[in-house]
Amino acid sequence: MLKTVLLLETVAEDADALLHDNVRVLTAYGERPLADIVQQETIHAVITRGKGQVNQALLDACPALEVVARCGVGLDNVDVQAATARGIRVINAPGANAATIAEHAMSLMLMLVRNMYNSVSQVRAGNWNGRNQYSGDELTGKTLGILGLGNIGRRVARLAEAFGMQVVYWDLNPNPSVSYQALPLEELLAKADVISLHLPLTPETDQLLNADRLALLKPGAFLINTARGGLIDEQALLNALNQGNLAGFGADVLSEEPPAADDLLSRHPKTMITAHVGSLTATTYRTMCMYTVQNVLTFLAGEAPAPESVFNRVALGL
Ligand SMILES: O=C(O)[C@H](O)COP(=O)(O)O
Repeated sequence: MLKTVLLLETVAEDADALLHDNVRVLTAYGERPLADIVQQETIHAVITRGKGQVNQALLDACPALEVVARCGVGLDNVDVQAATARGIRVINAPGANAATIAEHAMSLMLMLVRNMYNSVSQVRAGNWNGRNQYSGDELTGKTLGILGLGNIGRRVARLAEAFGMQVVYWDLNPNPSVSYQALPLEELLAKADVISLHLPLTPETDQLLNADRLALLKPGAFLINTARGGLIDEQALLNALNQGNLAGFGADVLSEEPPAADDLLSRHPKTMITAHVGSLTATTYRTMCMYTVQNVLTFLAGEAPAPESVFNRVALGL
């Protein structure tokens, strides 16, 4: 029997073609409402990206579900506990976007710390002479505090070292095999010149950077968030930018995406915010989608999916 896969969001073209070649594909982003689909169809697999919610209601509506796949890394939109309790396999793509997110974090860091955006805007406006005003600073010699030393955090650490930064980190589970110094969170916040977030959004990390913790930042510090908006109390962040120690905020994520029309953070002169594009580079997007789809097909065929800790582009022929 041909298995049925429900796509909650689009995937890269060749991953989509691979699915169509092997299974029956239904989409929740077409004409047919999701409620109708789950009521009338037998769904064996659900594939989502960052928006489609795989919650208890969806799981309950799909009694034949065998596997949920997150085409990406963050699992905050998937009720992993409920799925696992039902014996449904949850697959994501750990490490798949580590290189590109790390590059994005470094880009935001460089743009902010060097005041690049303002300088470019001035030149575009025909004003070369304001150059002293937009000189910025350099990363070399600065201390980078990484929150979360997983696949992405470690990659950022390596790039930052190459830029001559001193790397310290905080993680719920410090990694004894790395050479970077692990610090208590409060100590790191007070010490780092630049802080970069690389944590998943979980009940433990929700609003981790609250008003009290933001108040600990070193005067003139910069904060980078390419992980999840919910890690930061954004109102407290605004206050820190307006009155506090924070010199700048660079992010690819916000707690509400897209932000409300009257959102102040994304328009603030000290922020530089991109629209959750970190994983959307042509290479990573395709790789992540192919990896996920191949894993789903392997699982539906009754075989073990690729080990979750291994992300291997060579094995995928990419
Ligand atoms: O968790 C992830 O993999 C990234 O945030 C990318 O999310 P996206 O699939 O919504 O682009």
